[in-house]
Amino acid sequence: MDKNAMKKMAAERSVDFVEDNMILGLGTGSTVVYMVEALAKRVQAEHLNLTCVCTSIRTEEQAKSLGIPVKALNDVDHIDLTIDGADEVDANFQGIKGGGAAHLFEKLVATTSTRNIWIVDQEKVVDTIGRFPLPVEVIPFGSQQVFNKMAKEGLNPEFRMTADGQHVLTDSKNYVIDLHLNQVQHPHLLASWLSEQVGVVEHGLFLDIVDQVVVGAPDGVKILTAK
Ligand SMILES: O=C[C@H](O)[C@H](O)[C@H](O)COP(=O)(O)O
Repeated sequence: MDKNAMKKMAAERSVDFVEDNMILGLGTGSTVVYMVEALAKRVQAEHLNLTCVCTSIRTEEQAKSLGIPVKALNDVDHIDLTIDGADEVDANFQGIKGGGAAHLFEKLVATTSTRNIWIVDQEKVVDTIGRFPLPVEVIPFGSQQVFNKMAKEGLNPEFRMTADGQHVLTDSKNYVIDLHLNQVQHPHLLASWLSEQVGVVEHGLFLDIVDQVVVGAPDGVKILTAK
């Protein structure tokens, strides 16, 4: 089955968890695009009264264009539920995000949210995270020094570049360094090391954050719940 079809299945199922009057976090990425479309249909059909907080300019533009009410993270006092995509998730519900360079805003919204649901296709459910390059957002100033430290640590860093050779910029105008690790055996240790590095704004290890994962698979949608 096509990967996008599996993403769409998971995305469409996930909006069943949305209830009237919720303050809802909306993630970022190709799976979230399907979710926002499905959410807009529910909002319209059921006249749901929702307040949505977006994790990127892209998602905000899509939500607004479909008539979904949007507020800034600073303007809400809590978030009931956030639905987001992910790049990888393991059996312990530890994950990697940031393939779309949105992990800083995503982590802020996720850690404000009472509940977090991820929507993925089955290929993203892995035994050990790390095959997907781990994104790290860094400020441009001195980023080469941060890169060098990562290289010395054996983390195989690579600046994320556009096709025409420019640095990919996050919504905060920072750079992204992708770490080619193959596998992350000790995610909490790596997360601590990365957080300690001056110049690192946020890394894409999302540890102990997600509550449920909605997985699109050829034989249907599976809902995994954290122990
Ligand atoms: O920065 C982007 C996000 O973390 C996405 O949620 C993640 O990369 C998954 O994206 P997609 O749904 O496009 O595979």
